[in-house]
Order: sequence, then C-alpha cells, then structure tokens
Amino acid sequence: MSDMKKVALVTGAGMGIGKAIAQRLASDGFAVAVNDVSEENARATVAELQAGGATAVAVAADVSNREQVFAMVDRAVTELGRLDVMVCNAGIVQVDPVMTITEKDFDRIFAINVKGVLWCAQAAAQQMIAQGEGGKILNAGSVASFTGQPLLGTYTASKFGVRALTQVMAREFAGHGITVNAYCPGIVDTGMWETIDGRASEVLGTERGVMLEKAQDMIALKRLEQPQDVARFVSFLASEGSDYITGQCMMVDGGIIMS
Ligand SMILES: NC(=O)C1=CN([C@@H]2O[C@H](COP(=O)(O)OP(=O)(O)OC[C@H]3O[C@@H](n4cnc5c(N)ncnc54)[C@H](O)[C@@H]3O)[C@@H](O)[C@H]2O)C=CC1
Ligand SMILES: CC(=O)C(C)=O
Repeated sequence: MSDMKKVALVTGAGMGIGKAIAQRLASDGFAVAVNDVSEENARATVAELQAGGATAVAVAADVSNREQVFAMVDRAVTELGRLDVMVCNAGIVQVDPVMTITEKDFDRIFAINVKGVLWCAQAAAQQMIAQGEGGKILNAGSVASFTGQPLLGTYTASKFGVRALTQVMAREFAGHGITVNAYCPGIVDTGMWETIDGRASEVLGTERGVMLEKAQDMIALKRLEQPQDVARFVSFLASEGSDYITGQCMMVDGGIIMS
C-alpha cells in the first residue's frame, strides 16, 4: 500500500453510535465513507468531519438493499481509492411483546439488522479480496446478542444472528487475511434508547423513563454508555492492535454481562 490514507466505511453514521465511530476513525487518520439511509444526515456528518480537516464522503444507501450496498462500496472505493475497514453499524429496534409480533415487523428488523450486515460484509469482502491485503469487518452486536430481555424479541433474535454471521464470516474470510469481529454495546444514550423507552412505556402503561432506569441498574459502572465509549473500542478493533483477533463478539457495556 502507498502512503494513501486507510479507508473506513461506517454504516448508519448519520447519528448516534455510527456518527461517533465515523468521528473517531477520522481523528485516527482514516478517510471515512459515511453511510446512512438518510442522505441529509450522512452529508451533515461528512460536513462536520471535513470541517475538522478529515477526508470524508457521503455514500447514502439502504443497507437492506443488496444492490444499493454494492453500489455504495463501489462509490466509496471510487472516491477514496480502497477499503480497509467496514463497520456494519446500521440497525433498528422494535419493542413489542412476543404475542403481538407480526411477520411484517420480523421481516423489517431482519432485513436491516441481519441482511444489512450480510450484504455490507459481502460487498466489503469482495473489495478487500480484490485488493489482496486483508481488511477488517466490524459488526454491531449488542448485549442482546447474548441475552434476551422482555419486549425485544425480534431485535434480540436479529442480534443473535449478527453474532452467528460474525463467527461464520470470520472462518470463511480468514484465508484472505480479513478479520471479522462484533462490538457489543449495552445501554447507549442515543435515539434508539429513546425509542425503546418511549414504546415500552406505551406497552407497559408506565411512565417514560421506567424501562431506561431498570436497564441502567444493570450497568456495573453506574453511568449510561455514551456513543464515544463504543467508538473508542471500535477504534481499537480498527487498529493493528486487533490483528490477531477474529470471530469475537466483545462487550463494551460497562459491565452488564461479564465473561
Ligand atoms: N443504542 C443502544 O443502546 C445500542 C445500540 N446497538 C446497536 O448499535 C447500532 C447503532 O445504534 P444507535 O446509534 O443507538 O441507533 P440510532 O437509531 O441512534 O442510529 C441508527 C442510524 O442508522 C441509520 N439507519 C437505519 N436504518 C438504516 C438502513 N436501512 N440503512 C442505512 N442506515 C440506516 C439511521 O438513519 C440512523 O442514523 C445499531 O446496530 C444498534 O442495534 C447495540 C447495543 C446498544
Ligand atoms: C438497544 C440494545 O441493544 C439494547 C440491548 O438495549
């Protein structure tokens, strides 16, 4: 590789954890391709990164659409020259008791959280294999990749799926020098938790904040996780420090689940 910057593509980086990851990888020296289904939010993240002196480009796409995902990776490579790190971060949540989950809900969650990771990893691996220098694929797992909580049935099933794909892809891609790992956050202060808390209060008939308070009680470190807590860990996984790590789904959760 020449003295060209290493390139990372982060999905769902228009806000929340993905945005913090894009900011952190830019400050680590990566050129960053910023994906989101919201083109406006992807562009806003790019504008912030560029204002800080980083190289960044917006590559809007819906990660559940395989064709759009392959076009997204092509565009990132055309604009930034190569792909070294793929962060499959985009995800959505759904909050409902098992007895009221519909087929439509199930399919929507799996389309984005599971197929989205699969298509992004496929497109990234194709590019990394063509480059012939290995690469790193990082998937958004969750504490929900390991344990089920009430009201999060479809979401939890999808995050167990991400853990499964991480292990299978780690074995299949190892021969190409591509590592595949998942970062597993706990209760992170983003729009996703506002959605969970709001919807849980509707379903349970409780005040807003009750579900969040209960969840926070599980955190050993006794503070709500911030997107930057996740981004620091992803920075490590994107660095050479993680070169001998593959197939792992690692907690970055303040001690909710201990191994
Ligand atoms: N917030 C939390 O407590 C936790 C979040 N996670 C996971 O971390 C990841 C990021 O979560 P947050 O930042 O909290 O969520 P968020 O809801 O704050 O942000 C998600 C971003 O992904 C984008 N997105 C949604 N669907 C998309 C699609 N089809 N294609 C492209 N982009 C899409 C949204 O537009 C948004 O910008 C998700 O995979 C989530 O499951 C894991 C554990 C805990
Ligand atoms: C959003 C999420 O992953 C949990 C477990 O709350």
